[in-house]
Amino acid sequence: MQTKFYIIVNEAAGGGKVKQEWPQIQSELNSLSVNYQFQKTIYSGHAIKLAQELCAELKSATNQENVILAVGGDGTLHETLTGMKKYFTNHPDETPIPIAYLPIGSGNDFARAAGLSLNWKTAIQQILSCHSDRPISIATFDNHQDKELGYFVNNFGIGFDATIVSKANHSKIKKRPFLGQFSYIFAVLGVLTYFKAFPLKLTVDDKTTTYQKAFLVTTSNHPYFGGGVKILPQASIFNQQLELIIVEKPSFLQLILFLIMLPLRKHLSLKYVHHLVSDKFRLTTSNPQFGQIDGEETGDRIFDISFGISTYPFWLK
Ligand SMILES: Nc1ncnc2c1ncn2[C@@H]1O[C@H](COP(=O)(O)OP(=O)(O)OP(=O)(O)O)[C@@H](O)[C@H]1O
Repeated sequence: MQTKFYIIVNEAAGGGKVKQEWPQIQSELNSLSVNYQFQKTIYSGHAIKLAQELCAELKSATNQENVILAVGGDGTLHETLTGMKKYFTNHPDETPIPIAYLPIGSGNDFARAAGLSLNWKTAIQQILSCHSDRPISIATFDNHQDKELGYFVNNFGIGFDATIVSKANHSKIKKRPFLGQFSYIFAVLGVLTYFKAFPLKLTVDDKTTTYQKAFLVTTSNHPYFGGGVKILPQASIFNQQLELIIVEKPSFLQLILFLIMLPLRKHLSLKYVHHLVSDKFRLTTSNPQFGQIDGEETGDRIFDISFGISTYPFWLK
């Protein structure tokens, strides 16, 4: 069966890299005789709507394999997948359309986790050499405060990492093509100087533990974080488990030790680092904290969130 790709392009992704490279990507697709059509996002959040519209439109097309291809960064993938997941959750009798991803973002954490090349020409070859979808795990969240349900493909952070995302997103450096890739490093150094620990409750299987000095709290279903940092080395998009890391506020020496242990993948054994592997748990804060979902800020708020796991067909070898 012939495959047709319905492409959602975010030209704002990758600090302008997508806008710059999209004409070459199109030439490459044309020269490879790829069957595709594309739409560009015109505002933040637009990929959710475009994906939902495509799902509704494509349900009747049965003479070809349809794949929705997100072109951009982790945020573009997040929005496209959220639109698709919401559509098929509301239409349980329809067969989900597979999603593919061409990573051209700033952080590209999902691409690393999925083994997708960060070179777009190679990534196109990877996508085209695939002939069927495979299920990957998608993390879910249920925000009890706002009655908001959602999905994430990378991570949901509360506290330190989310404050960094907020700072990096508002930094002028992120929008610069070369310096953009260092925006997180500059943000880390800035936030470290003022960030305060906060109380956090973790509930797993009706058992609640309170951490008085929570600092970095990240839930993920794959290893990478912050643009290639392997923070949860054993996590995988191919199993049905979520992983949670809670780092309690470290002293200066503990922070140095954490940074030494991180590349050695021994950081999870430190006594101020807590690690959980589970398919569901709940996190509650008692005072407002910054949050981030797949690199997009939630703003600062009190969190009461249940996390879980779901699956979606991905166009991946
Ligand atoms: N036309 C547009 N103009 C401005 N922003 C847009 C537009 N279309 C989408 N966006 C927003 O661009 C933001 C950044 O996209 P994305 O996360 O894909 O790239 P990135 O931040 O460079 O990559 P990464 O998340 O991998 O670091 C998203 O929040 C998305 O909603």
